[in-house]
Amino acid sequence: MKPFSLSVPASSANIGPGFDSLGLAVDLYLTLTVSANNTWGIDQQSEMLPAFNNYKEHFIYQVANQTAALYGKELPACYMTINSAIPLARGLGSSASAIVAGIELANQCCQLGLSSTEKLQLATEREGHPDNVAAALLGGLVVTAYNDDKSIDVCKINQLNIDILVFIPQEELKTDVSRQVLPEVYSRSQAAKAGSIGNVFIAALMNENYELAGKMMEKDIFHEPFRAKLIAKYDAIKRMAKELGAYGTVISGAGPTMLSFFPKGTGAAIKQKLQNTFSSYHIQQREIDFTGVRVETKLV
Ligand SMILES: Nc1ncnc2c1ncn2[C@@H]1O[C@H](COP(=O)(O)OP(=O)(O)OP(=O)(O)O)[C@@H](O)[C@H]1O
Ligand SMILES: N[C@@H](CCO)C(=O)O
Repeated sequence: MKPFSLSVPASSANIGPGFDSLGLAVDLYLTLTVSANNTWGIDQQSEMLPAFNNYKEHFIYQVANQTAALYGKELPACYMTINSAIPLARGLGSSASAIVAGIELANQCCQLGLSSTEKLQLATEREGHPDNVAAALLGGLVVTAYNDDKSIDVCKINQLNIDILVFIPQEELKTDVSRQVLPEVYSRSQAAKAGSIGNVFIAALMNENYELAGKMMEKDIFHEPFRAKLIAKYDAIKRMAKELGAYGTVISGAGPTMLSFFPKGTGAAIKQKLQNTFSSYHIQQREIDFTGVRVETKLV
């Protein structure tokens, strides 16, 4: 096996009304450098990554091992260096990036020749919904549907002329905890209204009508009203971002990170003003990653 490296972007799911459907890939990365070895070795170079005692406990190894086994293969022993700039349990798709990395690790090590569709299928089954994993795999803004037969339909939007700010707090919020506050059922009128808001949101983005898109972003009724109470400065961030010109501000994924869309070219100056007010948050301007997972075999 030739040495290789792979990188997987972070992602922000939902973007307001697209609960479990929309995902936006952003330029924070999980990276793995992998070479064949006599025994397994995992060297984590980021303090943000979760501790482990034995390689068999490592989440990425487990996903890779399970993927290889599904295709009747055994994962060969590797030495793997892992780095990450994606904060854990903050709503930036860290688990989705780790799952995509595990599947790609098995794909490369065992020469499985998996297609994007197969990778998306495997990753969605592991994550439970396709929004983050589709963005991590494909890049851009993905619009997905997870069908009753477990197949996934996906469209990728590559044209977004906006600046993006993310507000990352110190505190973690696990996705399973943040899903517990959501209703099990919605009435027909709520579901119809929520669906129509999502439809107008995507149509407005396609028309580059960002004012309308921003208005729709902030009208979600699937999850934001129930999760707002889990985020300390939810209302204050939305209000100030709007005053400074944001099209719209939403919870990123299951939270607690928030994400704003701003007119192109305005993000950098506005970021500083917001950072001064919300000093407990780490506010970053991020770019959209339009590529998704990357594999590089020409290592120096
Ligand atoms: N690189 C990684 N290596 C090992 N485990 C990871 C890695 N990244 C994430 N995880 C696991 O995933 C957990 C976080 O997943 P969770 O779904 O709660 O949040 P998230 O994916 O960061 O946010 P969201 O799904 O809202 O975007 C971590 O606590 C850790 O157990
Ligand atoms: N769509 C998911 C994203 C986080 O995994 C949620 O909002 O719970």
